[in-house]
Amino acid sequence: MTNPCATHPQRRNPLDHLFQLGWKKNTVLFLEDMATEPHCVARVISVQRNLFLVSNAQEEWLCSAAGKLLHAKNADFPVTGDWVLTHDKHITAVLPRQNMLSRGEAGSHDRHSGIAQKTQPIAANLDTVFIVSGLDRDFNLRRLERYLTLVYNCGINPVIILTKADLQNAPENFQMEVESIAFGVPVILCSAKNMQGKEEVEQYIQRGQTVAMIGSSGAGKSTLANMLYGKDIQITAHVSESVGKGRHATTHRELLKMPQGGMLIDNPGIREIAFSEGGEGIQRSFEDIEQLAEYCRFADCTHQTEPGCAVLRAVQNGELPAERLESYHKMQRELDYLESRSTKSADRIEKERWKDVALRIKDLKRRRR
Ligand SMILES: Nc1nc2c(ncn2[C@@H]2O[C@H](COP(=O)(O)OP(=O)(O)OP(=O)(O)O)[C@@H](O)[C@H]2O)c(=O)[nH]1
Ligand SMILES: [Zn+2]
Repeated sequence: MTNPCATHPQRRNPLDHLFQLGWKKNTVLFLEDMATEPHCVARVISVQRNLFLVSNAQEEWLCSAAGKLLHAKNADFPVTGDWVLTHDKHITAVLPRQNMLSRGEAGSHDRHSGIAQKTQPIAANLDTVFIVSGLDRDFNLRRLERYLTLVYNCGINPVIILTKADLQNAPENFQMEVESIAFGVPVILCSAKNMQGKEEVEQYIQRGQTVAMIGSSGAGKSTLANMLYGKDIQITAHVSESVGKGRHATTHRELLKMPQGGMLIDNPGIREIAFSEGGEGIQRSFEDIEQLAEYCRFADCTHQTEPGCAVLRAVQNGELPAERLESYHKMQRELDYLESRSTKSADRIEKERWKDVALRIKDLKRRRR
């Protein structure tokens, strides 16, 4: 295969086909007049060390990252779900991200605080994150709280999927229990045994939507993906194309095009849930505590030892489980720490990214003249 962009040079709206891959109208801007350029826009389907499988909805091809990106800081390295500019089988720029699901890297924890020191990006540009939890030994409200906060912190909408509903006589009780800690978050009961929940879940994977799944190993993510897909998903992409010095590569597909029209990202199980950045997540996942806090005597009450604390009173009355408050305090400590550590806001990173993309396009146009 030669230049994949050269195949469709005369399209009326050259980015039309990208909508199938989840391209959003509001991210088009000045990129629309560029698809006839040798740089073209593609989405990252999977990442394997420094090899990227990308797609423009018509073709898939392998790219390596331009040197500049390879040496860039962690945050600039292309991840699954990223929109990128490619040129001669090189990714030259990562387009600004709508959002990024990331977490603290396993094994990078500070010995004293227990807080992750490094961020591990999981996926970019998501509309929804499915938090998958099995109704077996995997079920754990405190863990779900952490997942919710993690997803909210990244500015993405969570949906909780309780799999293996067939293992319980009254799965609705679990659903209600989860609803009581996840205010306004859809909680869907699913079973691969009898296709329960399939239609409810399908509304989130319609055309243009991108969804990632997170949950512990064995939670039932792959089984759920297969149920939605209708058959076992073939995740190995045999891209028989020479890369670099005549190397042929086989890679995994992480971003899956679903028959419902949307894209689903399956990631290796997240066994450890550490936060990677400060954000508003905790206020949203602990709305009950936030509401109670309005009645605390002091506006800056930390709900630990203060007199007149409405939150502590609720624990004493049995209205609020003590473990939930404990979980809140623990997350608050982690997030406070991260906030104090972050030096550069996400906004600034995205602004710089736009500048970089604009420069790259300008440079390209100049060279063509
Ligand atoms: N009874 C029942 N078992 C299920 C259901 N869904 C998944 N399982 C079983 O749970 C086990 C784990 O399911 P997987 O889909 O492999 O879990 P996973 O989340 O993809 O696990 P990782 O790949 O390790 O992240 C398998 O033995 C499945 O057969 C279900 O709806 N009902
Ligand atoms: Zn208080």
